[in-house]
Amino acid sequence: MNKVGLVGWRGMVGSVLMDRMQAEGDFNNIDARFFTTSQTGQLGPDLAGEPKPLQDATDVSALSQMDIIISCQGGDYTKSVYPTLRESGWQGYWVDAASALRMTDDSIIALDPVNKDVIEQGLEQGVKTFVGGNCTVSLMLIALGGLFEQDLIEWVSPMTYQAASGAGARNMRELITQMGEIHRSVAQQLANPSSAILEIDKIVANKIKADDLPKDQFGVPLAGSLIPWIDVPMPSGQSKEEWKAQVEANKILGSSKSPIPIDGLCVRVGAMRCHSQAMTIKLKENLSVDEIERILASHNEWVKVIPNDRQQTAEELTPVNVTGTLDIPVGRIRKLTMGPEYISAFTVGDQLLWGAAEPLRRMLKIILAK
Ligand SMILES: NC(=O)C1=CN([C@@H]2O[C@H](COP(=O)(O)OP(=O)(O)OC[C@H]3O[C@@H](n4cnc5c(N)ncnc54)[C@H](OP(=O)(O)O)[C@@H]3O)[C@@H](O)[C@H]2O)C=CC1
Ligand SMILES: N[C@@H](CC(=O)OP(=O)(O)O)C(=O)O
Repeated sequence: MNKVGLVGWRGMVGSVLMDRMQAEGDFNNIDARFFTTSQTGQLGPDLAGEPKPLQDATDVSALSQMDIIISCQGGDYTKSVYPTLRESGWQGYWVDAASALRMTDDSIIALDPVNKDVIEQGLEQGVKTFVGGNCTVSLMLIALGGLFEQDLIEWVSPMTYQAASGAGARNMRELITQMGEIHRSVAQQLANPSSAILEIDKIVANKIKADDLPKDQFGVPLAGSLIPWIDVPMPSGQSKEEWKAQVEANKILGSSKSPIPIDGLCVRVGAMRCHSQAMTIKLKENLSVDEIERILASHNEWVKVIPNDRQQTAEELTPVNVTGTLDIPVGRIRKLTMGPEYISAFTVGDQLLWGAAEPLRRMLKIILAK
């Protein structure tokens, strides 16, 4: 059995990956070894067999015993360990959630429902480094996979509504704490049905702006507000999250030489772990909405077309409906007034599942099946 080293398995992304691997019985097919940057020697997870002591995730000689390494530890870890490991002559497969190696020439961004051909070709050619894509990019490509596959898209402008989880576990906690404190500030008035709403609104607005609202993680309030900027600025005026859309999507699709323009604004909202995206799409042809829906629905088993119906949209095309599932609903598909080739679409996906852990889990299976 292949020795598979897991690094970052107890973090948020790593825990979701572990759950999925257990649910799919993946541990039956590998000899799993668990690594840590902070708990060397402590017992690893109990996965039916005897828990083994955790190994040091910075020990290159221990890592180099692995056939495959999956890292959900983060970009700093990848940058410090990966080059040394490769320089030591290690020829194994490196599968990573972090963005650090995504755009290097010798890596492939893995999203097999969309680029199985690119992955298979890479494996044939000896590529050994596979990286999960940015969450919004992977979720958009699974939703619109049918249109991309048939080369029907001239350009896309995705405007995102990104959950707190994308910023990390501490940010999720901060969002909930902010919500709780805001509620507490008006709990008395809310309990009285005749209290004035504008008075409640004033107290809430003051609470959100108050210095004592916890905001160490986001830097500004998120509950009752939003943040139209994610990640660091780029010289283009884009945020780095916005920059990733075009470069990563085209690398996944294998179209980097004549890239499809993909650009929009990325916004953090007070959702927990599902990213949503409102997309304006210019098609290369005037297709009927029925035809577009048919193409989208038939691309993969996770995309679910939601009819452009008020009730179904409100019930099914939401973070609350999608959270914890692998479903990628896409709806609000209609012609825009700009012209017959312009359409809108709205999609939602769990950014810890298809946005992070699931492409890695499936990549491991593809390597094992080789
Ligand atoms: N959050 C996201 O949405 C996405 C994240 N990623 C990538 O994955 C990386 C990891 O992200 P994420 O999972 O959110 O990071 P976490 O902060 O949840 O976990 C990272 C590491 O922190 C250490 N750690 C320290 N204290 C704790 C604790 N109390 N509970 C759990 N782990 C702890 C663990 O390492 P150790 O056991 O060695 O101490 C763990 O592997 C990111 O840096 C990013 O590169 C990719 C796509 C999406
Ligand atoms: N930046 C994403 C999450 C993430 O980790 O992205 P990346 O894997 O590209 O660093 C978000 O905030 O929602």
